Amino acid sequence: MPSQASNVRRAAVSALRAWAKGHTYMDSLIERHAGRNSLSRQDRALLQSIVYAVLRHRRLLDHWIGKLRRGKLDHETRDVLRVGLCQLLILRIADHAVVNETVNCAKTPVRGLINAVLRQAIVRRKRLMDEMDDLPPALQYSHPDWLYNRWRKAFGKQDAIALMQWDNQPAAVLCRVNELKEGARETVYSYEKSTPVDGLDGFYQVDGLPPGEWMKEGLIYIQDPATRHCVELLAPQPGERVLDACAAPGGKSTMIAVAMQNRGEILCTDSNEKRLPRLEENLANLGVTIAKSQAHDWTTPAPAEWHGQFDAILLDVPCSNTGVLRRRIDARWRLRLEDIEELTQIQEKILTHALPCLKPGGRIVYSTCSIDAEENRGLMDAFVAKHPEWKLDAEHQALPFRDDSDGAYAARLVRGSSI
Ligand SMILES: C[S@@+](CC[C@H](N)C(=O)[O-])C[C@H]1O[C@@H](n2cnc3c(N)ncnc32)[C@H](O)[C@@H]1O
Repeated sequence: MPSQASNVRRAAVSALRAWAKGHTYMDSLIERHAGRNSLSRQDRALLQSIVYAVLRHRRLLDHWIGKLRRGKLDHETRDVLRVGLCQLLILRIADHAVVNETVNCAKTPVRGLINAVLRQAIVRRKRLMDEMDDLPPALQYSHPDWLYNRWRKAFGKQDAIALMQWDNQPAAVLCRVNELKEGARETVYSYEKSTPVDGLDGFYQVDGLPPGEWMKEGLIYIQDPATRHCVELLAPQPGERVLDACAAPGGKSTMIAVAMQNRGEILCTDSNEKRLPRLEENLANLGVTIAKSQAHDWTTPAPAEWHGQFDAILLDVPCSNTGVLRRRIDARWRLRLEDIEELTQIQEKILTHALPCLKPGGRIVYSTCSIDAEENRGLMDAFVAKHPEWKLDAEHQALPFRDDSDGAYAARLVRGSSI
C-alpha cells in the first residue's frame, strides 16, 4: 500500500507527464491529480509547491540530472528525478522525507537508478550549489535562451536577470476590495492577515488564502494592482456605455463597473464561449448589475448594431503573458518566438475591428499583460502610422523589476489629439 507521501510524489509526476503531453493549464492538472489521489488539503499544497518548483526550475533541474547521471532517460524517469531533485535542492525538504517517497513513486525497474541519483545529489549538494554562479543566466534561472536574449536586448543584462528572478518567486496573494459590496472595505481592512498595498487605495496583500466567505460574498477579487492601469486610462464614467471586448473571466469588467458606480451599461464579450459562464458568475457574485455578456470573436468584423455605440472600449487582448510569468508558471516553456509575431497579428485585427464601435469623441484602451515592446508600444506606433486619424493619447507600462508588480501595458487611443 503506497503511503500518502509517495502519493503526493506520484501525483506530481503524473501531473507533469500530462502537462508535457498536452495543452492543459497546470492549475487544472493539479486539481485533477490531487483529486485522483484523494490528497488532503495539506498534501495538495505540497503537490502544488513541488509541481510549480519543477516547472520554474526545469532547465536547471535537467542540468543537474545531466551532471549526476550519464546516458538516456525515458520521460517518466526524468520527471521522477526532477521531482526528487527539486525537493532536495530547491525546496530543501528534509532528505529523509524525500528519497524513499520519491523512489517509491517510480516504476520498479528504475527505482535503483532514482535512489542512486538522489543519494548522489545529497553527497554533491554543496558543489552543485557552489557551481550555480558560473552557469549562464538563462540556465541558472531556468528560462529559454531566446526569451532571456530578447529581454537582455530590450532592458539590459541586469534587468533581464531581475526579471527571471522575479518569475521564479512565488507570487503574493493580492486582492482588490469590491466597492460595490457594502462593508467590504471594513471587513478586509480589519482582517489581521491583510495588509494594504502601499499607496494603492483598495488593494490588499493577504497572508495565505483569503477567507472563503469573502470570495463567496464577492467582497474581493484576486487581482494584481498592475491590472488597474488600463481601467484608469479608460476612465469609465457613470451612465456611459462601455465595451469590454476580451472580458473573461471579468476582473477588469468588475473594476469598470465600480468606476461607473454600477450605472450605465457594459457589454462584455469574449471569443471563448466556455469562458463566459465564469465571467457571468463573477459579475453576479460581485454585484455588477449593468453588464451583459455575449460571445464574439474580434478578429472578425463587429455586428452592425454595435457600430458607433460605445463611449469607451477596453481591449484587454490575448498576449504573450511575459509580464505575468511568475503566475503563469508553465507559459515560459510553451511560448515560442513565432507566437509573438502571430499574437501581434491577432491584436492588430482585434483593434481594427473594434474601431467602428466607438461613438464620435470616444476612447479606446488597448492593454496587455506583456512586457514585449512588439505587442505594446510597437503595435501602437504601427497602428497610428497606418491610421493617422488616431493618436496615442496616454500610455502606461508596468515592469516587474522596476515597479514591483506584474508587468502590464495600457495605451489610450483617441481621434485627433496627440500624446
Ligand atoms: C487577457 S484575457 C482577458 C482578461 C480579462 N480582461 C480580465 O480582466 O479578467 C484575454 C481574453 O481574450 C479572449 N480572446 C482571445 N482572442 C479573442 C478574440 N479574437 N476576440 C475576443 N476575445 C478573445 C480570451 O478568451 C481571454 O478570455
